[in-house]
Amino acid sequence: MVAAHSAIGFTGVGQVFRTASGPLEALRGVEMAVGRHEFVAVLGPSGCGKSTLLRLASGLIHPTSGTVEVFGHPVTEPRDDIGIVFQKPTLLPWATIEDNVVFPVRHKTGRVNEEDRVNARAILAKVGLEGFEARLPAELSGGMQQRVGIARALFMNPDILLMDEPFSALDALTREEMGFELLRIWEAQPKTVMFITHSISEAVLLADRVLVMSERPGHIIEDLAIDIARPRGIETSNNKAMHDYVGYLRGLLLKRAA
Ligand SMILES: Nc1ncnc2c1ncn2[C@@H]1O[C@H](COP(=O)(O)OP(=O)(O)OP(=O)(O)O)[C@@H](O)[C@H]1O
Repeated sequence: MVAAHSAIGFTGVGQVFRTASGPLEALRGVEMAVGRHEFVAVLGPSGCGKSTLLRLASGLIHPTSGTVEVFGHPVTEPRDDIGIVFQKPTLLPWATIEDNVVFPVRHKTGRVNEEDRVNARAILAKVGLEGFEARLPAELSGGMQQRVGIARALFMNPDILLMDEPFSALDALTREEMGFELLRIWEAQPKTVMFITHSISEAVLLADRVLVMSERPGHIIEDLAIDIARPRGIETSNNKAMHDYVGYLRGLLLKRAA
């Protein structure tokens, strides 16, 4: 049963894909809820269904069984109040960086005003892309393109932000900086975040709660509250509690893989 105040709720969710070699059961019996303005990270072995979970929450696909709800209503299609950052940014190659960021508003209303452009430039500056507004995606590195994808998702100030390994293309230092920037944005403009990552330390550093998935067919095997004070920053990485949480989760994931 999904709590009434949940932003995202999964009840008995199963997902079976049809493939050339027969049905593939990606998820089985997923039960989880993400509270409003909560930051939840999802960890799990490769291929366990993390991206599938996110695509279900976004309304891009529909579950084979069970229900997926957003703000208490079944998700039937992609919603304006959900922003998505994919593993690889899907940028329009012919449009400038700024035009890529304002694309959602153009798509929705058919026009872009000066205020939208000012907002887009402010968000681009936040993700470290000041001065690149007039460039084309091909002129930027992979990591920079990924930051454009993040800026585009933030631009609409969505209530829910779904992020699928958003920092995996970034170098280690930029990745850490982007994590802290995301926390600053999340604290300034509260939103519900579902964040998929392969990095245990990134999950613990950022999230209120870490969900761990089993191998395929994926379901939630651990739901761990991260009781570390906010705001979190560089000093949090040296925190004893942080090490304990990371150690526990590493042990859990390694034991499952053994
Ligand atoms: N559209 C699809 N059609 C067929 N099979 C799919 C489809 N989408 C996902 N799968 C399969 O479902 C399983 C779960 O995929 P998913 O991408 O959700 O895993 P993941 O945990 O995000 O993986 P990774 O950590 O490697 O990114 C995989 O076996 C994948 O091959």
